[in-house]
Amino acid sequence: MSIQIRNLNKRFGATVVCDNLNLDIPSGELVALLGPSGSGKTSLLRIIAGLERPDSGSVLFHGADTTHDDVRDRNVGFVFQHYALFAHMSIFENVAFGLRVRPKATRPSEAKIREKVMDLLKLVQLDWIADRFPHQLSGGQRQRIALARALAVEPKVLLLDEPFGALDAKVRKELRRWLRRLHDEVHVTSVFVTHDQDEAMEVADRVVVMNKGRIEQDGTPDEVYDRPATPFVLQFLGDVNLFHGRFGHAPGGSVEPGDVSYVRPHELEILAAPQDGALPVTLSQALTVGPQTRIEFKRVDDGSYVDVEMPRSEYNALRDRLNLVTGSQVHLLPRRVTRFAAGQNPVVEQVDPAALI
Ligand SMILES: Nc1ncnc2c1ncn2[C@@H]1O[C@H](COP(=O)(O)OP(=O)(O)OP(=O)(O)O)[C@@H](O)[C@H]1O
Repeated sequence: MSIQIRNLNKRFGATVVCDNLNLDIPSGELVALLGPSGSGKTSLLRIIAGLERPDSGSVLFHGADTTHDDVRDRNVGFVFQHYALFAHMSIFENVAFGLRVRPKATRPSEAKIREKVMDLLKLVQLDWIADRFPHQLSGGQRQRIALARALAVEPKVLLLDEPFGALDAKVRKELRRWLRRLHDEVHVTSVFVTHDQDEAMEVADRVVVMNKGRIEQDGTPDEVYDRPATPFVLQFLGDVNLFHGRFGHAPGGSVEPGDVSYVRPHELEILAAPQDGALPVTLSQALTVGPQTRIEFKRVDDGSYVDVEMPRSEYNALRDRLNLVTGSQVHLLPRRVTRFAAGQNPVVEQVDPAALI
């Protein structure tokens, strides 16, 4: 079931939460709505679900306008961050619930319900706890059951709102991989809301980056990361250093007022000697966390800070080779620069590695 969003507008008082949104979600895709708190992700999801009415615009399911359909007629499945399971029902009964409440005419037989529920519990790898009650499960297990329950009614669309938001970092990581594998098996068109860029990049086929009720960019994880359409997208998808004007081996042309160059910390080379396009800096501090070292440098020209990141072993070798200590002067040369010229589309400048030797 594909989803089309057309000229969708929604505001709460003075707050615009959907600002003329247009979006196409192909059938069977797993799409992440990614953005900071208050960017309108949940509102868009609730409008797709039919839990909220837009002020104008439409939501189409496979070309059919559902904007005014009741939530019960849309056949969507939900998983919310705090969508608690029914505490007084066993896990089996929680998953069976959506099938049992169907009108008699469409309700499956008891044998069919049992078969379906056990299949779903196997799918979420929790068939061994069918007889337990929700309070006997961990948070991660409860969310897997919530997902099995949502899938029981064979929804045309699955909507997930920060499904792993309440779980600790390690369980979150496990569950997002698990969700990806699950989606590869069931292929139901799924939209999930997250403010965590790693989660979006790792799980989704496509990432929709939202900001202030607008879609800043919509693309595959690689597209939004490698070719960010706006400075907002670039900054939201990871740490980045900002340089006013041009930086690096930019091909000719004059610097326009408002030109801004961005370089990610792992895209900077540390050189002992000055080189054309390199920036003189002094070493301020180096911090190692796990396998990565983050080195903070201070610019000689204006005293502002620039971050560089590299594998710990690489940094240790470089430090020994160049005798780096706090205050040492070196030069930073970008391997890759994303430049946003004032009022124009972004330009990505990839530096020829040969130029770095
Ligand atoms: N029912 C409502 N009444 C009034 N304002 C609302 C309502 N729902 C949402 N808002 C406001 O709309 C804005 C967008 O909210 P929304 O929940 O869609 O954003 P979000 O990107 O999902 O944020 P979060 O990650 O914090 O949930 C927020 O400023 C919020 O306070």
